[in-house]
Amino acid sequence: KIIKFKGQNLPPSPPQLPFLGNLHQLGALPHQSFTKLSKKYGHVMLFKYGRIPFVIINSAEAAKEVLKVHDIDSCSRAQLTGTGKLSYNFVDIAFAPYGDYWRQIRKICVLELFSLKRAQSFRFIREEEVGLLVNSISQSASSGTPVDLSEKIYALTGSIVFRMAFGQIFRGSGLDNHQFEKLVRATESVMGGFTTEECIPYVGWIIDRLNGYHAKLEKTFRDLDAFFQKAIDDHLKPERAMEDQEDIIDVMLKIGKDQTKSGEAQITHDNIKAVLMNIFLGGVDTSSITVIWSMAELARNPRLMKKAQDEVRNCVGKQGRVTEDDLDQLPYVKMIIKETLRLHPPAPLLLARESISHFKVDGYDINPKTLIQVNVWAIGRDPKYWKNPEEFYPERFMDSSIDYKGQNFEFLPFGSGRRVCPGIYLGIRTSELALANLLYCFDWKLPKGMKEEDINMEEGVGVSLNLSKKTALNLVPLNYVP
Ligand code: HEM
Repeated sequence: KIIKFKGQNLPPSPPQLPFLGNLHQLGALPHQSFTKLSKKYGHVMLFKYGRIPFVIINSAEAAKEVLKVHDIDSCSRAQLTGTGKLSYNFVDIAFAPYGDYWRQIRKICVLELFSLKRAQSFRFIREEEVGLLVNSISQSASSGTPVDLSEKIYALTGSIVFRMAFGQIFRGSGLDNHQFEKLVRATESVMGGFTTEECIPYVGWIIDRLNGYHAKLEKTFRDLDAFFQKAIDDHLKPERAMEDQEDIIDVMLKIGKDQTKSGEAQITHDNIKAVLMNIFLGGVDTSSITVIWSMAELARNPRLMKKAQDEVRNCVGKQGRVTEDDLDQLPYVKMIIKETLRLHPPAPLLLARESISHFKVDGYDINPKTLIQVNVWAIGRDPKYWKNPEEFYPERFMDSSIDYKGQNFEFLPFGSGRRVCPGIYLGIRTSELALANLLYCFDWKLPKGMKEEDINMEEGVGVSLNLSKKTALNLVPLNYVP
């Protein structure tokens, strides 16, 4: 039973089953189930995942109350088995509960790792890796065969984050980014959600043992830890100092060393590993999903594709590649990325927050230790805020001040408030640069016999719980000669 204190007005709940609570109503795509249920139960709903109380927010007004008015009351995270293990007992940013530790690490990372200056220092990595992607697609373009864009784009964002984090050290050492990609996938699958025991005590413990969850979690942790440790050890070798380009491990080791000198709280190796884990889980899939959905939407809509290509080609001329200097002259490309994030937010329910103290939303009581999810997918498609919401129409952002930085509550792909994504600039830059180059360098045709309306736009929630396109996007590239 949901605990209700005397006189409280709790949000409405759909009927619950014993032990399971509302688990049976979530379906494979919970954000869609919540959207349907909110038509009946309202914009603020209370659910139970087994024994865990969950509030789902489905309107911009209620989202503002949670993320802005009551940001401080609601900005913690639940301490779960999977996230605890892989975050070295919550010494990361994304899963650390609210408190002094989180404030400190978030501040350090925002100033040192996610600053504009740092993000710009990685510009050459983004440009080089996008160049390699274009070269590899060019080969298919000369043979007229379809390319699996989903796979190529995931490999691109994976390589970019890999090089930002580790530098070049693994090149040729046998430990490469493709091997690491597999490890990231395995991590995502055990990180995902709750263990059965967290939802259903006692019985759940047996289920977790039988299905091997704990063994898989331990193995993934060991593999990931060994990889990170090797990367750190390599960075500590004296010859490393010769390399001029600082990567994320260099920066964090340096902060740790400076702090030891000044006697402040230290950044330990566990901190570094936990933050690296966040950067991989937060940065790879999200950016690649954005580019894949953008390309799928444009392939379905040749008018928009042509308009975008004209913009990029007119701006870039015969230069051969789009560089980051060009991006500010590409307003339509920017609008396409925004429109993609409105219809296909990679994290449709953000990352669950946990309430710290009691507060009210829309007149309903929210008790401490309640998990809160904001359904930004539903809000981005709500006709109350968006005209023809189901239509992919980038022009809606023309002459509009609405952006994704967390101040417009009808559009929150990166969240808002204290926990807002610190990687916005990195994610957007990577997505815009990749998309602009795909539009500039190639014309895109559908595989033989396929029509625009045949492109499968179904959503799938992959192992990472991010909202991806269910099936791979295959398109035929033709080389464009400027
Ligand atoms: C299109 C790309 C991206 C999207 C859509 C995205 C989305 C999000 C969302 C929705 C959250 C949760 C916000 C909340 O709890 O309210 C988040 C948190 C986070 N993201 Fe991103 N993200 C992207 C790219 C990145 C990149 C490139 C990085 C790092 C390199 C990154 C690192 C993080 C971290 C560390 C957090 C946790 C922040 C905290 O809890 O304090 N993200 N992101």
